[in-house]
Amino acid sequence: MGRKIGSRYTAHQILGRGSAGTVWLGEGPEGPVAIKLLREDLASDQELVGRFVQERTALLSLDHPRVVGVHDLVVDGNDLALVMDLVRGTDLRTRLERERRLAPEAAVAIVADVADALAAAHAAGIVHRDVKPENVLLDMQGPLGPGGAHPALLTDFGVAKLIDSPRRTRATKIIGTPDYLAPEIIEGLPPRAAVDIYALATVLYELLAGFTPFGGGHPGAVLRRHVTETVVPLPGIPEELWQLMVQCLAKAPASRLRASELGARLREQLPLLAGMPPLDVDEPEAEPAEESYEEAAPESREKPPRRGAVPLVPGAAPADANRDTHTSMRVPAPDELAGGARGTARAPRAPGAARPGSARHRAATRRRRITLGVAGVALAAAVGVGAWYATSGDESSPSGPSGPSAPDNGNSAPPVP
Ligand SMILES: Nc1ncnc2c1ncn2[C@@H]1O[C@H](COP(=O)(O)OP(=O)(O)OP(=O)(O)O)[C@@H](O)[C@H]1O
Repeated sequence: MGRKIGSRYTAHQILGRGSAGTVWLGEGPEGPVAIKLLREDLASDQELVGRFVQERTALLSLDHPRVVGVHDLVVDGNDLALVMDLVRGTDLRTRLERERRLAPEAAVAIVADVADALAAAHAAGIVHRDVKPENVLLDMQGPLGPGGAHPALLTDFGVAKLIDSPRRTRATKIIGTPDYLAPEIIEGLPPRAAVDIYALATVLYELLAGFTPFGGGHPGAVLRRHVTETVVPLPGIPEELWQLMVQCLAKAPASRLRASELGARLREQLPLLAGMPPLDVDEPEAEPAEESYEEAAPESREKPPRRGAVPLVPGAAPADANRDTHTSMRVPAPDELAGGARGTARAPRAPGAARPGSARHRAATRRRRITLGVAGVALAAAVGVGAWYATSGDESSPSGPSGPSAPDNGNSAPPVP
């Protein structure tokens, strides 16, 4: 037995939870599927319903082996569900949490797969806008690739959008996950394909180092570092690979590689990386700002973060509020970016240097709390760079069924520059 979803699908078992709903292992007329079911209490939330429709719309125009395909959108009573390809495996965040750091060959092979997925999306005129390890699924039933990496697939196009039309020049709201946000988004420019490249290079850095280059501490500090700080080299990383990463983390979007080129260049590196162990990088020291932030959010200290909990959505149950996810913030003014939040790009500690007690656990906790913090800060109308959370403007909001940039079928979309 299972739960019926519309007339054609049955949901059997929970695979995971995201911010807006639950993903089920299900069965359809063509066999096993993954069914992403919007939470019932959110069915009246127009933005989230729009996000579901957006995901289906974006993916209708994409048919690529490295993109999780969408089969159907089911509307049945209170149920709104997205029926997707079933990926039997795990997400990249889970693997990273388990292994702490990946060997360069496996990390590069996974990221090259995602670059291929992005190349297809960009060619269809779609910017993903939320590239992060949570949105990369590893197909454990697929063939083993370089470094023992399983094929990686990009998913969660819920905030993806078609490239802005020319008349819409400046975004008023930031959509994304702070650690992976390209500087130009923070500066208010409309998201172009290069934002996905920046996010993907951040993911590669994270897979190799165990932490993101500009994350840590207050969310305002994270945003400011993206704009002002230079990425700190990882000890022991092959020079060519490092140069590739530096290019893709360039502040100027035009300096970054295109997705297709990034995929090809990464694959060229693979033979050189064969057999190389994970880099000997230790985590940066904990940010003092985090401690003071935690002081301001005692309720988040009481509950350890749970994977699968749900965050920044209106009406989310409090117990779900620890999940790291995309969020929306107001674009900060230039003077806000210039000062305020402290902190520098996180420099890896030298191997052998004193190691703070449970830094890894604290880093994972911090990553989640940063996002939660943005909401918390918004609610409290806190002062300074942390108060950027949006209460107005929706130029960059996910396009709902009637959103101005929602594609009808995506086929007419121009390639993304
Ligand atoms: N097509 C799929 N096949 C198998 N498992 C999936 C599939 N899609 C999602 N999952 C599982 O369900 C979990 C939740 O996915 P979902 O896309 O809803 O949320 P998320 O990306 O983790 O978070 P958010 O939506 O808040 O950004 C994933 O982490 C993954 O483990």
